[in-house]
Amino acid sequence: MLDNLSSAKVSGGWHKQYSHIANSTHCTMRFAIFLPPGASQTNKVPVLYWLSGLTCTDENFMQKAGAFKKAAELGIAIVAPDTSPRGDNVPDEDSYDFGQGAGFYVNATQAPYNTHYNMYEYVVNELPALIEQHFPVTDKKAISGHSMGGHGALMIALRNPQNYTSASAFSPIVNPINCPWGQKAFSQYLGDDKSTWAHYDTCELMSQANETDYLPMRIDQGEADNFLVEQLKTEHLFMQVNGKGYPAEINMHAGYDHSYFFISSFIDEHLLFHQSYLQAQ
Ligand SMILES: CC(=O)Oc1ccc2c(C)cc(=O)oc2c1
Repeated sequence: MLDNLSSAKVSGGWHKQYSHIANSTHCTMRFAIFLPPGASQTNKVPVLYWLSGLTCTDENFMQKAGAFKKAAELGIAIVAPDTSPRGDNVPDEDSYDFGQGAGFYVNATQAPYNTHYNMYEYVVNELPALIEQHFPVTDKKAISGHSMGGHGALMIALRNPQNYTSASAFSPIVNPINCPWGQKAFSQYLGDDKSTWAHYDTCELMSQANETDYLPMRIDQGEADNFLVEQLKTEHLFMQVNGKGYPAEINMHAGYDHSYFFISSFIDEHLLFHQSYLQAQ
């Protein structure tokens, strides 16, 4: 059962927000969807899933990325979930990088987080099934995201290459097991056994990927991003991509920071990148 929270016409299509009770996170979840003009039961469209970063909700990308005009032109729906479970019964911490707004797209194994913090299951399985049941979309999916959401998008694509045509990210956390944000989140969501952390780490997953599972990827990173050296560690991804010959294009951009100014500058290129794979076959 979906509750429609808002509807607005934009770029000839529709932006809508919904809430629903989710089985995976045991709480009410919100998501936003953009449906391009002409999407209907007789003209189903593919979907780009967008995963947002720390402190964000279903709203940041939709309001700030400037993606609607190009998505409308290309006939791509966009679905943006929230970044964590939320609510009075959901364990939280008074910090921007852990708890509500910082689910890290894992299935938590540690109490008290393991009841609600199952964003991996929500994004990989529950949400796409719901979207395909209720909206005029095909089962063709691409995935993208920013920062913590860039980690989520690349990690989920590497673990489920059969589900997606392509993956991309802006300013992703590519090696969370080796950076302070990831270590803080994974130690509390997943516990002390670091072998379980590797299942959620893009660099680790890429190092183990079989060539038959390779997926086209595009990563864009600002060189003036204050988080680049300590948290994002793009150079670790460069090493994996070059070592394996993984089909990932990494573009560095002089002067750009970690903000949505950067995302809005290159979102059209990401949509065109995904379109070329979503339309194939
Ligand atoms: C709207 C916006 O700017 O979102 C935003 C700001 C900062 C961050 C940081 C520092 C990390 C992250 O994962 O996401 C993120 C998103």
